[in-house]
Amino acid sequence: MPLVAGVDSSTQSCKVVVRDAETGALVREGRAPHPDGTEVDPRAWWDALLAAVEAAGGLADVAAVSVAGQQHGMVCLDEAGEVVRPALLWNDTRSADAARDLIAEAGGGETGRRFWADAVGLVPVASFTATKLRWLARHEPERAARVAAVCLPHDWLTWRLAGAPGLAALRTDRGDASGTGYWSPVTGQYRPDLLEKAFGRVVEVPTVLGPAAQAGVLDPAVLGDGRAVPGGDVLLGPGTGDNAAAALGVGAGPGDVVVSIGTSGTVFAVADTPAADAGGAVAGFADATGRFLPLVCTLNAARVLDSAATLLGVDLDTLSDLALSAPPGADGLVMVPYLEGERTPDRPTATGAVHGLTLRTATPAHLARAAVEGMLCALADGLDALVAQGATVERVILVGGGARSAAVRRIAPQVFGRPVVVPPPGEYVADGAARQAAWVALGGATPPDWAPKDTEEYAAEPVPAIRQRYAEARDHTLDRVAVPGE
Ligand SMILES: Nc1ncnc2c1ncn2[C@@H]1O[C@H](COP(=O)(O)OP(=O)(O)O)[C@@H](O)[C@H]1O
Ligand SMILES: O=C(CO)[C@@H](O)[C@H](O)COP(=O)(O)O
Repeated sequence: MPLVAGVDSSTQSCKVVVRDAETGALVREGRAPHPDGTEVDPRAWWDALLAAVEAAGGLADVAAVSVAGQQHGMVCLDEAGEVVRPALLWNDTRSADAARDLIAEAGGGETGRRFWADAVGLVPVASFTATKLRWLARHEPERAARVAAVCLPHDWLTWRLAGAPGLAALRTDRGDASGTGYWSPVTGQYRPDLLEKAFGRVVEVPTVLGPAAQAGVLDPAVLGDGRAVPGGDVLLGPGTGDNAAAALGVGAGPGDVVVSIGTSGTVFAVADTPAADAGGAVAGFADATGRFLPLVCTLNAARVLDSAATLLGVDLDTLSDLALSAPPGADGLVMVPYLEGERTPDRPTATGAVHGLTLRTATPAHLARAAVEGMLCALADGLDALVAQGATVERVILVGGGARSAAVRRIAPQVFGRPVVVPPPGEYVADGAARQAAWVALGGATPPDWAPKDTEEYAAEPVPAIRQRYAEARDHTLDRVAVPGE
């Protein structure tokens, strides 16, 4: 019974699962929190990974481990492999002007957007690594001058697990490389010209591995107690971005659209052909199996619910009960959920708003319902964008921390206009990473078949009025004001 481990180093926490490589049965798991903020010292992720590994009973008995991580975060290393500055995360919007500049320099407007979509499958927005590099070059030239290599959160963690053996040993995979803005999912090659356009010069980038290739072996010393690994080397998988890992974790197939409600809200499908949406809503990522992963991402998902609960002074279960006690459409109360600005639509400086307040709608239940509906409406817009790019939707699979909310599960079919299926609460990103590790350990042309999860289906009469009202409200927002210390 070989064991494998999967790591999910996501925005809010690090989770580790240890599973049976052949059956996928869960053997043990652990987790540790990440610091808040959109700028984080990668060493905090390393500490969390070690803590989560320890909570999961260690890695000494596993055959292979793979790391999945939040996408796009800019991890800059100097010649000695030291971190140059805290990483800017996918939800850090300070590079919004840099994104606009990169589009303008490629011809501007539709021409500039089409250039980027055709070149690397995505139109620059603040989330993508290329725009963060441009921001660094412009705003912190001294730090920029020290950068010898740039990689992503999961690349850096995999490299640390290998013992940080020099910059040339950095490895990544197609899924995460496709979120940088300087790697083409169509050709499978880096675009050093675009890296240079963004940063002013070319620096070392990780080698892009195939889906089940080995990224190295675990350095036993990183486990801290110098213990020898009994069955020989622990193999390191290539890892991938967290959304590509979730697709692998839920076993998404043709006709499946996954909606993940974590810190980000994502809507994505596994596809045989790459997407190149010059409109910019759909990012044409690669997946973790050799195919593609067209994906829409919002910056505001589970934390909209967290914030609504804080605002109302209740816990998340009570928020859910409150939301379900209000009528569909919340009698016209609408929350536009741009609490962190927004990426889809591209409104990095926008703030959230509540519209439709009356004496009748000024209740905790209405506000709770409006928060759930507003968050889901933004994702429903994403689902439409995915369909417009050719996705077929036979099944919508709901995952992520937000899917633990009964209100989300029950209101989603009203907003999406179709049933949703929900696998049991679990860590599907870490599971996907573990499945990749099993593929690396066992070999074969495809990932091992693990038993499909029992899913629960939630169906409800669609309520189109919810989205109509949201469409009236979503463009009415104020911009962020500067807050000292923010
Ligand atoms: N029962 C629940 N109802 C609503 N939200 C929940 C519930 N349980 C967890 N969450 C939320 O899920 C989020 C974490 O989800 P997760 O998918 O782990 O995020 P990430 O991968 O971005 O770190 C948190 O914001 C948390 O409050
Ligand atoms: O930026 C994206 C996808 O393009 C995000 O989905 C990040 O990958 C963060 O994921 P979570 O931590 O929210 O799961």
